Amino acid sequence: MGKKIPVTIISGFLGAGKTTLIQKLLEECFQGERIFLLENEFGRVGIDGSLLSQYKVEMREIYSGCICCSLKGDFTNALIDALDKVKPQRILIEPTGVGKLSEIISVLEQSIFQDKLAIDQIITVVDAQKSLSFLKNFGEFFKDQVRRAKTLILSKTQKVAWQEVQTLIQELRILNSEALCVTTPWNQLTGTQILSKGTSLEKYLNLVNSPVSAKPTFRIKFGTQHRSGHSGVAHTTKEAFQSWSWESPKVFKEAALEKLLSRLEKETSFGTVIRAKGFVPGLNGWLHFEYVSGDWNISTGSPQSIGRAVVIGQGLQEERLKHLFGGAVYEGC
Ligand SMILES: Nc1nc2c(ncn2[C@@H]2O[C@H](COP(=O)(O)OP(=O)(O)OP(=O)(O)O)[C@@H](O)[C@H]2O)c(=O)[nH]1
Repeated sequence: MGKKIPVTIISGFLGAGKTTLIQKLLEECFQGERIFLLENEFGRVGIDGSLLSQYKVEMREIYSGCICCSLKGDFTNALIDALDKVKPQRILIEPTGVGKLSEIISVLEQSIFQDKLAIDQIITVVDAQKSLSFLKNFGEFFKDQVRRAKTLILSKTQKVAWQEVQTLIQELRILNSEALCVTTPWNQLTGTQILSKGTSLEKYLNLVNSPVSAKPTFRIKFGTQHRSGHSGVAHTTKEAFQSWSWESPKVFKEAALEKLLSRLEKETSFGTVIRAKGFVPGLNGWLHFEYVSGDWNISTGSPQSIGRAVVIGQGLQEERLKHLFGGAVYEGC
């Protein structure tokens, strides 16, 4: 029997910072290893794949429609295929933000992988800025991701007051009292330190690892939508997310893209937009935008074959979004 291939799962809710963390790990760790990266996008157009394509990894993107119905088969087949063709020395998995970590773990625990794969690290990236609100409103996915993690890595801690981080940690500890919890801004850590599983890390990091027994200070409220059997919809019994994907050669002035993103933030007529990301051609090169629940930024992007975007949220108004982005040649879930 050969050595089992280590698998690292990097989960986290929409926009938490999974792709950013993977970029850091690929830059700083795994030198000389043959890596297979399995990306699960919720939507029909791949944005993360473009961001990660500059790294020396074998990558496969799964565009999951309905997560709870199709994920298991797609993931299983992608892993079997990679074991056969890529023969990786390490596997990294980035599930979609509206994926359940427990479902990914159950895929890896199937008997067909028993002698081949070993789960090495289960990380959940937690957005320090948005997670208290995500926990209240989208608890079903979020809580599952936190409960099953071995390491909770808080992102964006530099953007919030320490008291807010402390409150978040107390809520996380109610869900998972065992996981290592990292609050240090990532630029102060190396990728190897982040992947380290315990004591060596604790020596010099700002870790919060003591269980908290307090009760939650607020009630968890779930949404009520349920749409089923529809591509582009992730559903459980209580929560529903939709994705709207868009492709177009339309050229944007940066100011027009700024206006578009600020309308997503300020207007409610597009539905509840939680996440949007994409690449569009600008007047002087490509623009890359990221939108997470009201916060957005635009940066220089690498050239793409065509402009594309994905919008994720609840109750999305597709006609309104189509009108907002304009000039769509392909759009739909
Ligand atoms: N300031 C700051 N920004 C961050 C940090 N981590 C991620 N971001 C930003 O948050 C946005 C979303 O980050 P991603 O890495 O794409 O998040 P993701 O979890 O892969 O998002 P999904 O595509 O929804 O799965 C980007 O604009 C990142 O630059 C962090 O630690 N600090």
